[in-house]
Amino acid sequence: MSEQFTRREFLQSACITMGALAASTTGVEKAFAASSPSTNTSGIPTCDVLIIGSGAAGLRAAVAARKKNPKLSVVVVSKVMPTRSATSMAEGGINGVIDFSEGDSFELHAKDTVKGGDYLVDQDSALKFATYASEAIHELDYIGMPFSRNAKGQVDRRYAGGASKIRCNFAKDKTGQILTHTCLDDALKNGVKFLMEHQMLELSIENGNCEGVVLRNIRTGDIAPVRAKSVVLATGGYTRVFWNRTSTPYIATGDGAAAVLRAGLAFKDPEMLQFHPTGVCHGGALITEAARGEGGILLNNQGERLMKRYVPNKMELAPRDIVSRSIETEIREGRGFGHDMEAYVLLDVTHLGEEKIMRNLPQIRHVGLLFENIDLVKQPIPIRPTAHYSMGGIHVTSIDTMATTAPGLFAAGEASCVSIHGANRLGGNSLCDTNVTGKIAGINAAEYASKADFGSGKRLKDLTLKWISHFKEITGSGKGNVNDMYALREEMGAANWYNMGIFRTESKLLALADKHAEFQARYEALRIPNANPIFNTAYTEYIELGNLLLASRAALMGATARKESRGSHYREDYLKRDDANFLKHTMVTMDESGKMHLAWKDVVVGQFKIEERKY
Ligand SMILES: Cc1cc2nc3c(=O)[nH]c(=O)nc-3n(C[C@H](O)[C@H](O)[C@H](O)COP(=O)(O)OP(=O)(O)OC[C@H]3O[C@@H](n4cnc5c(N)ncnc54)[C@H](O)[C@@H]3O)c2cc1C
Repeated sequence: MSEQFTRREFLQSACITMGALAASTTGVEKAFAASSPSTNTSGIPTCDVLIIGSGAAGLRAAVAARKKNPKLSVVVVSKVMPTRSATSMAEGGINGVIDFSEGDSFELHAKDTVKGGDYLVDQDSALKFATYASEAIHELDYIGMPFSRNAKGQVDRRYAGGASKIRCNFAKDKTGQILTHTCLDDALKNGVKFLMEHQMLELSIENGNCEGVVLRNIRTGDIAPVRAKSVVLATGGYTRVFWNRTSTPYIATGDGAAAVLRAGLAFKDPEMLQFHPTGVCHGGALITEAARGEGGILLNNQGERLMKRYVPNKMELAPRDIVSRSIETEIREGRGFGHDMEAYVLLDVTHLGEEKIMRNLPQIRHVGLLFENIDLVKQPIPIRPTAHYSMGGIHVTSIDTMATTAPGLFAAGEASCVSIHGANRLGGNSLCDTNVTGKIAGINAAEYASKADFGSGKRLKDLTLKWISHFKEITGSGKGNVNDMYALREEMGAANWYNMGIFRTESKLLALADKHAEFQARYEALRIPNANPIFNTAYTEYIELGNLLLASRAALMGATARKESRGSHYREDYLKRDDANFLKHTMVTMDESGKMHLAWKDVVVGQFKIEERKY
């Protein structure tokens, strides 16, 4: 690349507009173009493989699709730039066995994953995942990811919670940011095109097949369909259901899960939401598990290492669900500091020394200064659990394809659920999930697109017109107050946190159901006073809030039906895990009237014996 040609210019050259997508002109499309001036094209824009999401899952899917068939047009759509996804925020590292000299193996990685997930893991998925995870690390290394290196020049590794061996590969504590840049470079190099600042509003499933999506250009407000032979949903998680106490980015609004619900497909294990032990006290931004992996300790108000009371064998490196409950129990029993939402315990890394912190954990020092005004080189930092990860997601039928039940539709990364993480994800297992499942989804989407034809576009047309009218209806009256929307979002987050958070009971869940009904009614009555389509961020957030309310309802349905405690789903009224009745996935669907239904699907059990989870 010429020195005059900057990276920004390179990225800009890969960014296209919907009008630049090849437009075919069948009768239906001509009629549609005439009826919808906002498509700006003579027909419906098309591409072969359309990927929604520019986190690691979307980027790896795009590259894999291009490599599988370089003749295919592959387009990545995203609400935000790739550097603003959850992937970019990942800190601690990416799991994958690359050193077998100390007895580690793919089987051990899979076993830890199954146990960590409290046996709600499909064991066939976990075994393949562990094998491909190792390959993913080598691939990232090969395409130039600047991992931290040990004295021998090998990719450096640290312990992550719930791991029996050291296999969390890292790049300082900025693994996600560095991975994002590496994967973005690779996507640009492989001819992937980008539609940035476009919001997927809806999926179109016609006669059971996926035929494309309705997109909204956030900058211009244009709402238009894009037909694709195959679509990959890599839209991330839905942890923003706990709006004001989460470590995740603002884009984590469950748009993919909500789209599949509206399309009549299944949302699997929605109640399985992870709480990470160490969010900063104010707001919940993350202090990575790597802080404990490097030797950080958790202290209560007696100055005791609190984990001694709960998991003396693993201490701070027990799985996240257990550490989070331990911290909350300390706070409940009066051994924490502060009160209410400001209650906390301490994470102490001071004994690691400045040199080690600056070498391996520089970002969390920055986070500590930014959010708590505390230099954790010099003093312990107040922390409390924060909502962090969605184990539940779009149901895919097999890790071999990452296909959903609708032909032409695939899912990957945190948006998907192929049951690798079960009821509790292990630290470091998500970044490799995005690489593994993204690649598989991309290959299979490309294979499908190489043989399939475009759908008719009829339903896509109807849906697009519906959304154009929707924008007018919600914004056209000049009435409403955006503050009502923001207040509703805050209330939803708090209600979900208190009633469906770390400790759940029947009575709290039933009370939450009433709240959800009230929230839904208030949502439907909301209006946005600004009718200007250009950068109407209030409308963007309005759509996201609708998706969060759907995801909240689905999660509540699963949490109420699952009368047991398993992993991050902890029912104080059913303290024990109940394999006889609940070694099953919850499968939530929604009918056209908006009513949700629940079914069960057996967990795939393999070589790992189902037993009590002990550490
Ligand atoms: C602070 C933090 C630290 C973490 N640390 C680690 C770690 O150390 N190790 C680890 O393994 N995991 C870690 N994780 C988890 C991990 O980063 C994520 O689970 C993973 O990166 C998710 O990747 P993804 O590609 O599936 O989704 P994301 O990276 O969340 O990307 C989702 C994409 O979908 C797009 N999108 C969503 N909805 C729409 C829509 N309607 N229209 C268009 N585009 C849409 C978004 O714009 C975004 O580009 C961490 C997470 C956080 C938040």
